[in-house]
Amino acid sequence: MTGGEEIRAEREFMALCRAKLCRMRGEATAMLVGGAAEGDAVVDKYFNHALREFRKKVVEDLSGFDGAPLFFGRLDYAAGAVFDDRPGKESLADEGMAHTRTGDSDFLYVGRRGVRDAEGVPIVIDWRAALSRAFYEASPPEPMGVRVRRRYGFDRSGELSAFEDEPIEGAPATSTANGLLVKEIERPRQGPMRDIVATIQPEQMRLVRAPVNETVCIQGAPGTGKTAVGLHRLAYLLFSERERLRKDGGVAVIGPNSAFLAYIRTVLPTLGEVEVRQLTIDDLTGPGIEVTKVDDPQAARVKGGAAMAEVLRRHLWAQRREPEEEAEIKYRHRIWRLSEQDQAEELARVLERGMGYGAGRKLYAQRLAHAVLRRMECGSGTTATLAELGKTPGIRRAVRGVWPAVDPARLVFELLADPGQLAVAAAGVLSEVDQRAIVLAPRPRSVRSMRWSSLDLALIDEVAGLLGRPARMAHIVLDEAQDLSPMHLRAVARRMAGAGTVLGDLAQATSPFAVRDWAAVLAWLDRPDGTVEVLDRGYRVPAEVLDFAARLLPHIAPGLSGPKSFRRRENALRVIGTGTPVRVVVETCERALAGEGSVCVLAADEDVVAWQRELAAVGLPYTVLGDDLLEAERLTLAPVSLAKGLEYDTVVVVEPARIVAAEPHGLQRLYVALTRAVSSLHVVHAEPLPAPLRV
Ligand SMILES: Nc1ncnc2c1ncn2[C@@H]1O[C@H](COP(=O)(O)OP(=O)(O)OP(=O)(O)O)[C@@H](O)[C@H]1O
Repeated sequence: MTGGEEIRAEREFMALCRAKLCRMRGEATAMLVGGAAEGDAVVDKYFNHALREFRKKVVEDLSGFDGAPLFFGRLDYAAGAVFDDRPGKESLADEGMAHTRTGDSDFLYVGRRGVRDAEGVPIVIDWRAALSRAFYEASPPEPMGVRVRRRYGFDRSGELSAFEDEPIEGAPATSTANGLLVKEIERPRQGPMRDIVATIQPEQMRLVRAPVNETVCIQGAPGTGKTAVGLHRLAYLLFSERERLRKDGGVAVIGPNSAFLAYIRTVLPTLGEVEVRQLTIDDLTGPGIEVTKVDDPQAARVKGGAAMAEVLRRHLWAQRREPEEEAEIKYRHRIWRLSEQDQAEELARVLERGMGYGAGRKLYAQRLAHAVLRRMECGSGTTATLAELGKTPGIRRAVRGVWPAVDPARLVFELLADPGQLAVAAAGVLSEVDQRAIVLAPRPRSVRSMRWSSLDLALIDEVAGLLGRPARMAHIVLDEAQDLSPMHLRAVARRMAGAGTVLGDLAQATSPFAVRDWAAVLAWLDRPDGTVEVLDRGYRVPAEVLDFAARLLPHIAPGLSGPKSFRRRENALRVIGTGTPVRVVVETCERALAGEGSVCVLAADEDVVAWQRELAAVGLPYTVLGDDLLEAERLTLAPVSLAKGLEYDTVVVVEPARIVAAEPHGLQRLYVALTRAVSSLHVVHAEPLPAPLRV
């Protein structure tokens, strides 16, 4: 067959697969609507409900692929190596079989979803199935029975338009068939992140398929695919362990901010996974509380440090007092009394059990009620119950006086607003200087007028965790973890029921409270056995740009070796010193916008307003990247502090020296900015470049 004929044949097969998927969905929908195999409406109510839910899920799983290519690769095996049966003349399955079996070969098609023929015979294999492993892992030294690996290319409308064959069995060890991979990486970006299921590389796939019980921490240079690997690992785990994960609390991705979440939001749904929670760390620790403040570096270092856990614990327990008055409990016109001594005895019983504050308080209330009940029974007998007694104003007052209920936000507010209370709770734990760094000045009038920082939310969550355990999740993917404080990590640990996937790059750590050591991060997460893996092949950033950014590495992360870029690209880097930066930036943007793909101007946060004016003055349509919004225009103006995890085809970084000067970890921030470009990076400056870049 010629190349053209092959493409025609493959397109026909794609159309056939689409028809089969439609049929599968049609059958599942009919069973759902018709209630096939459901039992009696009353007797089998619960069974029927479970069956309907299951079928709804099947229909959902088979939906959403109408426009998407149903397969992206094919493996060529010797005939009989995969399938035992061959097409027969009258078999209904022949159409599918004819494509997947020839006299010489068995072809295994790999796609986002498994597709079956009318007789249930698989014609496309889900990328997560065991059979698909060879698609990602077969290589000339280890061919796994594969003769040729084929990857497909698609045009803008999603139509199959090209393929690339990579000989495996008997081929020389160094394969160069990566044209489609490079094309896929360089395909102009617009909107959210895409899945990489068709081109996951072996070093990435190994991590995607890590066992469900293994916590994996991935240290990776910019653009090595950490985020992509984390998301695909979740999809893989849901495929292989869906019921277990659902039963154990479901799964979640935690990212640094909502711009980042908006960027990754569609990856899992395109892989068919719609049940994954996607949260920022602040959504996790302070749902419903808005973060409106950034702590200064000194306060952040103290608030983020694990010593705060002890300070909060002491402050919480300081709320508990000794009984100081007799308790008077009125029940049905009679009054019962518990002396201070009686209450102190009950209190001692509870305290000796070493329970948490919340659970201890509940037990204390129960014990007081029980003490009253015992007296009632010794007297005239009673029909009162413990629950009724627990609700009487007398018991409530007695509990309140000794073991008050606590509102976590108010408790944190009171601690930070009152130097006296802080001094007591922090004695021997925080130095006076550290205490001064976190005391609120000026003191807000009330908890309502308090402005909260991200770290305040972590403190509130710590207190809430002392009152009762939050709901746990079976697997958490924690992205940009290099920036989290011990207090943030403790909040995540409280919610981890199983293993996790921790992603980050120590060279991109910009927060003053970052832990900067993966073993310590894993320890704070209570997963000290987690393995640290390194990804060092960068897919996003062209070699010239990555080498330029890597000049900063000895200054920001001396222990890390420089990343290697997967691809070279002509003229990917321009460094322009100029007296007229505005003109250069505008011209660069205009030139980039004349081509394809996304463009982003990255500036120091405090310069963004000035750049807004400049861009508006020349009439260039642009969108400012905020917390909640992804670029609506092709040109984005972004403060560097929000750039983490994002990428654009063309990036213009303006005034690197101002980015560096803006914060203590300015060089790390600059490293993030310089590594966002897929095609070209333009560095525009009027001020001298930071010294490490000048070499
Ligand atoms: N195997 C692959 N095939 C195609 N594209 C890939 C592959 N691996 C990574 N990429 C692409 O490279 C880019 C960077 O990936 P990703 O954002 O996951 O990297 P990262 O390591 O999280 O980067 P950062 O540290 O900057 O956040 C993305 O566009 C991703 O789609």
